[in-house]
Amino acid sequence: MAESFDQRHAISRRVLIMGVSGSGKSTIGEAVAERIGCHYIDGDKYHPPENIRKMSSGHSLNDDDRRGWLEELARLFGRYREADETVLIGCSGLKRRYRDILREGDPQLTILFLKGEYDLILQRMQERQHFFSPEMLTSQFETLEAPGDDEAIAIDISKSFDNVIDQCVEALEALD
Ligand SMILES: Nc1ncnc2c1ncn2[C@@H]1O[C@H](COP(=O)(O)OP(=O)(O)OP(=O)(O)O)[C@@H](O)[C@H]1O
Ligand SMILES: O=C(O)[C@H](O)[C@@H](O)[C@H](O)[C@H](O)CO
Repeated sequence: MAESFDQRHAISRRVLIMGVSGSGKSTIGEAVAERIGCHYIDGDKYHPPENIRKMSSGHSLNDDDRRGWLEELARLFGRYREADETVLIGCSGLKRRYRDILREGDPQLTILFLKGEYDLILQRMQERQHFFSPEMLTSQFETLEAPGDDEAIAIDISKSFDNVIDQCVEALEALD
């Protein structure tokens, strides 16, 4: 079996892969975790049913809807930190405040920001089958407080799948 990230590195990492809906968190996150050898957790799986119902009926979530969900993901990061294990979690993490909640699980959270233009992401969303309707992408961009270089590593998602995965893997492997 291939070596895991934790076998190759002195320090384990809690990694958030973030971006608006359709930016590639699930597909890219899963592939990156497989490549570096760590667990991948899809944050969407932790939404309470009422959040999924709300989004499925075409309504965007608000701060109150997201709070409990973010706290749950922060607890997950915390568990991996206590176990000293690397994990990659996909979660939109749109506002700085949301990322602050996630950082309660690990103040040293590593963040990969899947960065792309509205038109490109809209096109990708229109080509997939998903409960989150492309019409809600505007609200995702309105809510997004894009992290700067001091907070996250920006990944250019306009490139091919393989290139985007490579950018993420290289960024993570360059850590200690
Ligand atoms: N680099 C890429 N090139 C082409 N297509 C891509 C690329 N990255 C992602 N996609 C496609 O874009 C779509 C959106 O990706 P994905 O579902 O992983 O996004 P997401 O951020 O997890 O979305 P959500 O938050 O709504 O679950 C998928 O159909 C995926 O296959
Ligand atoms: O914060 C949010 O608005 C939500 O997390 C959305 O981003 C959805 O979870 C996801 O994108 C749908 O799959």
